[in-house]
Amino acid sequence: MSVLTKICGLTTPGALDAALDGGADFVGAVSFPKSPRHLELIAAAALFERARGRARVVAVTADADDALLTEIALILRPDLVQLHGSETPEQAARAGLLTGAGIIKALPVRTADDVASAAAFEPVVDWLMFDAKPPEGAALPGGVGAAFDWALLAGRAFARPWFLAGGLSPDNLAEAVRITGAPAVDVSSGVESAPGVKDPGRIAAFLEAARSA
Ligand SMILES: O=C(O)c1ccccc1NCC(=O)[C@H](O)[C@H](O)COP(=O)(O)O
Repeated sequence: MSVLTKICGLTTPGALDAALDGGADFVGAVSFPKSPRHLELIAAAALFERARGRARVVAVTADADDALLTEIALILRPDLVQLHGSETPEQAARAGLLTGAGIIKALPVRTADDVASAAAFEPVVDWLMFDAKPPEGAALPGGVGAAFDWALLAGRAFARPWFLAGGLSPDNLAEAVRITGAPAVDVSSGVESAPGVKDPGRIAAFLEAARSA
């Protein structure tokens, strides 16, 4: 069995090519100015043009207002928009209408109740993403390299396809998929050599691990 893969926070042609050549199914551009992975939309549009038709392009943002969502749709033209903030189901539905893109809703997980919050989003989004709740005071809502208790997802079924995210790496991917049964996985920090600096070798290793997971 193999899982679908998303490599997030790509900022350079070399890293994006490593993801595309390694067979990533989704590639993510972060639009969140506090992030070391942030790209201006015009730069992201130029960079991600090479991904069209090879992988699905995901615009990753958090608590974006209508104006930013509209700019993302017009300039980057992503296949999917990933909402990684505290968006409500109503806001997620609105984001889908505004952008015309598919919606991934990221849910911060620490407890079983956090997993249960997926139910409210299932009718209005295309994908769910279960990611670790960032540590108290963290500057970013995602991309912090923290994992949660994967057993919370064991044996669970959802009405939408879903990603497992949070602290994944080439070394722990197989175990994470074995425990959770995730159909898709997402990674950022675990394929970096420093915050925001993707390592093409680790991207290749992650994608190889996903093929045999
Ligand atoms: O990665 C960021 O900098 C980021 C900033 C703002 C919102 C979301 C962000 N990343 C979301 C992702 O999809 C990450 O890949 C996900 O949180 C997993 O990150 P990691 O634990 O570092 O693998």
